[in-house]
Amino acid sequence: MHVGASLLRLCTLDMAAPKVAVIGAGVVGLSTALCIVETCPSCSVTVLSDQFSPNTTSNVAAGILIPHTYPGTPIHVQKQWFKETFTYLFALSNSNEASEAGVHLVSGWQIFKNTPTPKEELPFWSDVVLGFRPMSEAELQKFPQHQFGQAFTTLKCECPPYLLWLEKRLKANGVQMYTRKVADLWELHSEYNIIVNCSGIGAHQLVGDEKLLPVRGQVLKVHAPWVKNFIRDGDGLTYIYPGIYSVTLGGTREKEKWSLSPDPDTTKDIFERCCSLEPSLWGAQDIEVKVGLRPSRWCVRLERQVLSRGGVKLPVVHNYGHGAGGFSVHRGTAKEAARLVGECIAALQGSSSRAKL
Ligand SMILES: Cc1cc2nc3c(=O)[nH]c(=O)nc-3n(C[C@H](O)[C@H](O)[C@H](O)COP(=O)(O)OP(=O)(O)OC[C@H]3O[C@@H](n4cnc5c(N)ncnc54)[C@H](O)[C@@H]3O)c2cc1C
Ligand SMILES: O=C([O-])CC(=O)C(=O)O
Repeated sequence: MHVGASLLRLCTLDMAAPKVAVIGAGVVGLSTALCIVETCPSCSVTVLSDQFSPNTTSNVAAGILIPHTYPGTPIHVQKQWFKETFTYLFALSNSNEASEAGVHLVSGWQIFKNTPTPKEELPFWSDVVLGFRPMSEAELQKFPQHQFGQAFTTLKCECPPYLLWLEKRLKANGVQMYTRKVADLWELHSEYNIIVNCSGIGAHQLVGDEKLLPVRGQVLKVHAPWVKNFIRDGDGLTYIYPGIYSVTLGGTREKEKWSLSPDPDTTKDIFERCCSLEPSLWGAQDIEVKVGLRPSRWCVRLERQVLSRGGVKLPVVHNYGHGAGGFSVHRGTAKEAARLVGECIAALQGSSSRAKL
């Protein structure tokens, strides 16, 4: 398209109903699209993704709300994201949509083999989860190899139903969803006013982000309905998270490994590690193995960028790089991304009215 024509087209497209394309249909893309329609009802929002549930990293996650720290993001910001996510899902877990959305409270223990550091002892999120307290000596007797532990109640998403619930909310709000792999953000510039990049690990290729790297995670989903409490080793490697339909057993953290094939030796190792924490798991059945690539980054990339090519400008909002904590902070980061979309619309409206003068 001729540059002048393309500029004109953007100016006429954006005013009545700004057209927003959200790339990605994991928990980040879907929740971001939902926050955009909630905060900007006049926007026309489309989700474009090469994969939808059940084929995203978000489908592999345990979906527990326990934050992971992003070294490059200020703690008060991470706490705000977690708090907003917790508050949103707590209300959902307390509504008549809880079972459809697959969101529920779960209580359990985080345990440490050695005395934890002060940061581990009182993590920044301790006053967001419910009833956080040190474990009693009697509770610790369940874990003879561990010295110290924390008991609390948090929330858990059953990931596939939660993603489907988000998709249903989007459809009810008129959001269109198309299967499409985007090779270059510029391919969307004549169709959309604003692009929101929620492509997870896909951003490594899509925007050439070398700071974004996969941390491979393998988990097992097993049938063990008698397990009611979560157990997480503070080293972050071994965990047991009971959900509605299965118990998730983890895990692994393999930096810069791109393989999505399950490794049988790892499966055995995860199972044995979990059984040593919860011996009743030796009776678990129907072991299903899943692998996902955590989109890991020094900090979540949550920012506006205006791309420019031959005099044409393309506003982009990035929201990716949630690493091991996408579920824990998704609603908070989605709200911030929606606010940034609002800023892009205001800037477009400003430049359009100046062009008319
Ligand atoms: C084993 C494991 C356990 C985990 N457990 C937890 C947990 O308990 N709690 C927690 O908070 N987090 C957990 N996580 C982390 C969590 O899964 C991620 O942080 C989260 O899923 C990231 O969501 P996302 O939407 O950014 O990415 P994804 O779910 O990967 O979604 C990215 C989307 O973008 C699409 N896409 C990518 N590139 C393109 C392109 N070029 N064009 C079009 N579409 C594109 C993909 O198809 C996909 O739909 C876990 C992760 C793993 C691997
Ligand atoms: O660390 C946990 O408890 C679960 C998790 O988020 C992951 O494996 O990425």
